Amino acid sequence: MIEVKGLSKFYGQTQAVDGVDLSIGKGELFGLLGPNGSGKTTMIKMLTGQIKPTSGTLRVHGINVLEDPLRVRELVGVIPEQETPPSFLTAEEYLHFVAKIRKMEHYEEACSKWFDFFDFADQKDSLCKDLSRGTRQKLMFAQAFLHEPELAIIDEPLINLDPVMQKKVKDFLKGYVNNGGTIFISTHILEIAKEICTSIGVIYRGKLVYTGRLDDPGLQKRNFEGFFLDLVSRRKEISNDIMQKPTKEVPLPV
Ligand SMILES: Nc1ncnc2c1ncn2[C@@H]1O[C@H](COP(=O)(O)OP(=O)(O)OP(=O)(O)O)[C@@H](O)[C@H]1O
Repeated sequence: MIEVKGLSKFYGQTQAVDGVDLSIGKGELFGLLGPNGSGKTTMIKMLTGQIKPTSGTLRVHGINVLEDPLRVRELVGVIPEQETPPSFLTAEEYLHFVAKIRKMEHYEEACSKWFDFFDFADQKDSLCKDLSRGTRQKLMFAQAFLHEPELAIIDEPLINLDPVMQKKVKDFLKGYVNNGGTIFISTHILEIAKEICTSIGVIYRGKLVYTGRLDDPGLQKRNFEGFFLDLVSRRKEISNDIMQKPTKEVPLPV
């Protein structure tokens, strides 16, 4: 579903993503983990054709994103970071608008289902600008899954949601992949990844420093938070080390 090779991105002098290779198959719930500023959002922006990589190739749904970013956006459900629905539409108008762009037929029922799922049907006639942050996030979630995409890419899926809604969304995401969907999320909340993901990647200073399955016995045996912190903090030492001895091989933490 996602094939990335040698992907790099510079913003001016800042290298946000550095030579990432990544392959994610159908039916995976993949979590991209990393500390603040490690390159997660930049990865998502490149995967969804919002920005162009400096170098490397990427195919999403079998489509070369650089050649046909619009086709990728047609097929894939996306929740970009901190994106909010347009302030001048009501919640329902917004979902109807998205459904029309997605060329859906008989979309009223599909939209109503989402208002019921997130328990905010009473606010469907409110202008988006008057919705709470959490409710706007619910709406963003609904627009991403309205056309039941085979692949959804979500930056921080549970941001702004209360614990009840978080549980609903986590169950929904798990069910979605069990039914054959594929989901890519980014998060810096380890608990979320541990609870719902089937596989993870850890990005640190733009480099993908770990990928593996959550059910990997080696990972299962370890304290997940400790593993992540080791990976990231040991990398800090390693990168200092590299600066002193540039030829040294970089071992992955075990
Ligand atoms: N538009 C931009 N112009 C310049 N630098 C940028 C831009 N966007 C991101 N960066 C830089 O690229 C690096 C990676 O940022 P990115 O937003 O991808 O990280 P992130 O892992 O999503 O962080 P967070 O968890 O804090 O959202 C950071 O050093 C950031 O400052």
